[in-house]
Amino acid sequence: MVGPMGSGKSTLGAALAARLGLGFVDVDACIVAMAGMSIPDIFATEGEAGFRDREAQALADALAHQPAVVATGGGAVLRQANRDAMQAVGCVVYLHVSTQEQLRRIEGDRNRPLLDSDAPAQRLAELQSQREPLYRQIANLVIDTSVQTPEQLAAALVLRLHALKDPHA
Ligand SMILES: Nc1ncnc2c1ncn2[C@@H]1O[C@H](COP(=O)(O)OP(=O)(O)OP(=O)(O)O)[C@@H](O)[C@H]1O
Ligand SMILES: O=C(O)C1=C[C@@H](O)[C@@H](O)[C@H](O)C1
Ligand SMILES: [Mg+2]
Repeated sequence: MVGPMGSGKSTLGAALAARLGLGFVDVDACIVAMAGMSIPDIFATEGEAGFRDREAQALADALAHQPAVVATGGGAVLRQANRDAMQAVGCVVYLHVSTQEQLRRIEGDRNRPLLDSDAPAQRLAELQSQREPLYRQIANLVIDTSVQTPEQLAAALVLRLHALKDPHA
């Protein structure tokens, strides 16, 4: 699962894994567990570059244990090596969300250091304009998460994944 902060990668990823009977790995959670620090603390002590190194390692580890549903962090697509690894291993799902709904979901969440800004809506729009082409470039499926619940979305995704695998069924 790829997409911006608040698109629902962690939430929908877990719901999808349950429906598919697969394991679920949240790369952000793996980074926190391996570092023994919160994401804001990693950013504060090691900078974004240090976080991205940890993210690349945690993503590679997660992708080595397939099949599973993997929720990535919003910036995992920034590195070419990460994009190549995701495309090589499986089906990449881009979770699209409107900026308005994204902001409603994550405004005030102190666990997302890139949102620590006086103008969070503008910050989210900037990140999205930089990253959306990358999300779309590697996606096998795109789903808009702005309106439906995670369970509705997971059910729709199961059908779309089956159709992708067996288009004539
Ligand atoms: N379809 C949805 N409808 C309503 N709320 C949702 C939906 N999906 C997720 N949320 C809520 O939005 C918030 C952010 O969701 P989540 O943590 O899954 O996003 P994320 O894409 O994993 O973000 P990040 O990139 O920061 O890890 C959570 O509070 C979650 O409950
Ligand atoms: O959009 C981003 O770059 C990020 C999203 C989160 O999932 C975390 O990976 C971290 O806060 C960075
Ligand atoms: Mg997440």
